[in-house]
Amino acid sequence: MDAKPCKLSRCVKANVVLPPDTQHHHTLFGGRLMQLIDEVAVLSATRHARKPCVTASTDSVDFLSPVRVGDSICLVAYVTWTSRTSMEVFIRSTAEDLMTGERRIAAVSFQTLVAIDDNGKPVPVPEVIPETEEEEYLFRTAPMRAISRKKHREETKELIETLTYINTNHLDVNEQLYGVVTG
Ligand SMILES: CC(=O)SCCNC(=O)CCNC(=O)[C@H](O)C(C)(C)COP(=O)(O)OP(=O)(O)OC[C@H]1O[C@@H](n2cnc3c(N)ncnc32)[C@H](O)[C@@H]1OP(=O)(O)O
Repeated sequence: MDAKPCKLSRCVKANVVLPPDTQHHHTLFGGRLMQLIDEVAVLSATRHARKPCVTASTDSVDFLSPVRVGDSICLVAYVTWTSRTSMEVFIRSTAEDLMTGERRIAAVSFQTLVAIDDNGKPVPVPEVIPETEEEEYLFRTAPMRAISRKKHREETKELIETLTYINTNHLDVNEQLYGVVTG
């Protein structure tokens, strides 16, 4: 499978922030921005893999500045690094005051997407070839982020096992009344 340059997975998505996208502070909902991030990340990963892709994890989203109604929000995403079947996608979200042209980074995020076959089983993806300074920096630092993700995944597994054990063997009264009955 031939490696592909990051630019082949590059996706750009621009939206104007409308009132339904905002909360009572009249700024963009974090959840709405996360939806846009996920949409552009899946496009980017699919362009790279040319296979259906699913989000395995949202590794990090840092909300750096609020985005107001009437501003534009432009997301740029590309695959920065791959392992066997998973891809790290970097997404930069830039807000622009359309009246003044002032731009600021609203969020930066990393997502992990996995290419799958018709049965939902992970399938191998091509490697990436970084070309620009930014791509090379993100490519070089990706293995460290992958180690953190692996550690986080192991901690999540342990958490789930512990919670399953507690809920199976030591239900407290509230859980018996509400958690299990309603959950
Ligand atoms: C675009 C969307 O919104 S899709 C909807 C939301 N997403 C989903 O519903 C996905 C649900 N999850 C799944 O289908 C599965 O857990 C999958 C496909 C992500 C992984 O399947 P698994 O059977 O766990 O496969 P497996 O353990 O072999 O992992 C496959 C790869 O995913 C990576 N991976 C799996 N889970 C995670 C995770 N939580 N975080 C980061 N990477 C992960 C593994 O490291 C592995 O990478 P590699 O092959 O590059 O080394």
